[in-house]
Amino acid sequence: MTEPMLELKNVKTIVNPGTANETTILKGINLTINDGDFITIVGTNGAGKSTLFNVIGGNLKADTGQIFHAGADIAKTTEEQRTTFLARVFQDPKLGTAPRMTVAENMLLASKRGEKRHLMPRRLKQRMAEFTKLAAQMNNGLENRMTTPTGALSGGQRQALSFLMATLKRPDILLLDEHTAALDPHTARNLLHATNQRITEDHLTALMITHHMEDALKYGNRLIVLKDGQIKADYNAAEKAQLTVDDLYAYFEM
Ligand SMILES: Nc1ncnc2c1ncn2[C@@H]1O[C@H](COP(=O)(O)OP(=O)(O)OP(=O)(O)O)[C@@H](O)[C@H]1O
Repeated sequence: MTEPMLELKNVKTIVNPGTANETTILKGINLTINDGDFITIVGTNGAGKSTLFNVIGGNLKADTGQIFHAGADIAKTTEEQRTTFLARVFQDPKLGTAPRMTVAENMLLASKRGEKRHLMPRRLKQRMAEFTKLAAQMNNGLENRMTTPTGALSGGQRQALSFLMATLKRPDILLLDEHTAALDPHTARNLLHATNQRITEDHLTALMITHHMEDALKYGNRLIVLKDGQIKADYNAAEKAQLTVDDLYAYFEM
């Protein structure tokens, strides 16, 4: 039997330990993610969604519990070490790209994720056609701005680039942290569509946090409800297909 892509066992995180402000954020998370799972995650503000991503991404250490990637214990590995198999897209379009570098240069950098910088060949010209083709798949004119510094892009183009960079060198695990939340509805829809296409076609393993219940239901093969640092529900594809937006809203009213 193959190992799960990612496994969290009784993960707890405590902030401000030993002080009057000591708070347990994640309260014993058990989660098994299989190869090809596309999981949407919903939950109230402060439920612990971003903290869960921080623990998976390695920017926050779990205080108790275990984390395994393909069967290997990764609890002690750093955020940088995890970039060899994990990529994340944030809500803020300013994060994830280097503003003075062009679109193409950012893509070249992303294609070398996890490799030592000094080994990076300067082969931008050879890869331009490939990068331009990928950019065109985002359906927002990014392919016409390949030599533009990313700081001059629209928020939507910049997020599309962040997504492309995260997926260019196929990650084992892709974390999407409300990556369309800062975009206008049309641009957000466009990026979500492209996101879904890429994840589905490339059979990526992905987790996507969203506050849009319709999107949580529409995309992915699994849906998780996080509340007060705990997983309150974990629906498989068949169960998810029966869920309604009102069913999900009920979790926010309790
Ligand atoms: N470093 C920290 N120190 C103190 N409290 C923290 C820290 N990080 C997170 N928290 C608290 O932990 C709780 C969970 O935060 P988190 O950002 O994970 O929630 P979230 O579900 O992503 O919320 P949102 O939907 O608002 O983004 C919040 O109450 C937050 O204030």
